[in-house]
Amino acid sequence: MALLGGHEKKHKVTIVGSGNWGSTIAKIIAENTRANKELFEEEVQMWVYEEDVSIPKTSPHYDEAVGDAPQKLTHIINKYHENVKYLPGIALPSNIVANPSLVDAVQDSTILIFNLPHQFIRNVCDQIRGKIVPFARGISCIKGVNVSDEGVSLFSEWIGDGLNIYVGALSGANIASEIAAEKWSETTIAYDPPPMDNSRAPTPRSQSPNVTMTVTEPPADMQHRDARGRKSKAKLTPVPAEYPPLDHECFRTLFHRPYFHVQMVSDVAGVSLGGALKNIVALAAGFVDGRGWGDNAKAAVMRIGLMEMVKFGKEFFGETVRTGTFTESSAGVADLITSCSGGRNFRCAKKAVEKGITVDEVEKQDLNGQKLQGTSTAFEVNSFLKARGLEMDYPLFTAVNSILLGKASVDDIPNLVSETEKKPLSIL
Ligand SMILES: NC(=O)C1=CN([C@@H]2O[C@H](COP(=O)(O)OP(=O)(O)OC[C@H]3O[C@@H](n4cnc5c(N)ncnc54)[C@H](O)[C@@H]3O)[C@@H](O)[C@H]2O)C=CC1
Ligand SMILES: O=C(CO)COP(=O)(O)O
Repeated sequence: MALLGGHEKKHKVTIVGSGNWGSTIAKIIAENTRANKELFEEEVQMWVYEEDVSIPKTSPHYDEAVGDAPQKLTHIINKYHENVKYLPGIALPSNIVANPSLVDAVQDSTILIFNLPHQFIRNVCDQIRGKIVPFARGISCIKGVNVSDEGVSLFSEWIGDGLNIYVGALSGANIASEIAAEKWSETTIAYDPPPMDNSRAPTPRSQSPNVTMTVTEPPADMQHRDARGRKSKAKLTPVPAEYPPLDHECFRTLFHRPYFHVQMVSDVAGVSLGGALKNIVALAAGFVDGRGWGDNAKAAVMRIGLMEMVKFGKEFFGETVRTGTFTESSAGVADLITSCSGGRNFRCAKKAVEKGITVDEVEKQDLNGQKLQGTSTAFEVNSFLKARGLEMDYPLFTAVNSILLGKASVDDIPNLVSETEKKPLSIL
């Protein structure tokens, strides 16, 4: 029987990750699958890295009979519809199912949303390779870049190549706690669908509609190209015609809420790099603020940081990266501003300078298991630049890494970035 949208099957969605942002995105998606039952299965799977958690006495879910005894986080989420550890105080829709089994959570899902700290993604992909629907499509909400001996790559593409699926990227000025409280914000989703998916018109019935279908090779001219314009390593399987097309319209419907406005674009590299690199700049903003230098110094590091972000994109991802993604979209300058105002990287760097301790120590003391991405991104980007003799071309990124390693102090920042005054970077 054909469904309302003219398609016989609906998309099933899994969120891979359940931290502060993972749980917030799960909330948004579960609200939208409930509101668009003709396109999506209402139930949303959320993979939870299982841990034992005690419900604090201050929580309305505290049970005298259980007391402080640790309980499984998945049990707590499914019983009380709240992630008391990573998103406390926010009611989650009851159609979210917290699942401790990664393989079970992704099984049969045609849309996979990757939303976890970037240091854990490799292990996750290793576990699900070959166990997902071959024609699944993904969105990465991860803010970080993948640096290996071969060079630097986007997590969206690295996940896609590893799992043999197409993966786009979501990034924006998106402090999770504000969005979870339904305060208005914008985001950018970059999705550059393979030509085989890029159609709204229903195509004739496929012979192989379900997950056990034979993996078919796309025609050579349908081979997807990556963000650098090279042929993608992933051999994509077309989405069967029984399903609604997985295009901009479908992803906008899945993510857009009255309090979370979505702009769809095609610049996956620009969106991903904006989200990753602004975390290095946010650490710099925290350092100068913690030093008591005020708003002028913060504006200076934001300006220089933005220039280095665009330069990095152009230098290593080529002209396919749009300068406008950095200067006009939520994933660019807006994310830079919000992250340098109230993000975790900013706050931890600021406190580290104020208390005279390391950023890692503040992260452990203050974040209750949440993870900073800026410290590891600063290190990874630096090792990539150093291997190419390019550290001095990115003086702010390099200064942040040197401060994190204790090789420079915040007082050194003005001198370290002064080269940019003699030879200004231009993004035009
Ligand atoms: N929190 C925020 O405001 C925003 C975060 N992001 C990005 O979203 C991504 C995910 O961040 P959050 O959800 O905030 O995570 P988080 O900072 O809350 O991290 C904790 C998560 O990591 C999981 N975890 C701990 N050890 C693990 C392991 N060994 N294997 C797998 N998972 C493990 C925990 O269960 C928990 O779900 C990051 O790249 C972050 O930069 C993007 C926009 C906003
Ligand atoms: O990405 C974010 C806001 O858009 C959150 O940044 P932090 O990880 O520094 O909190």
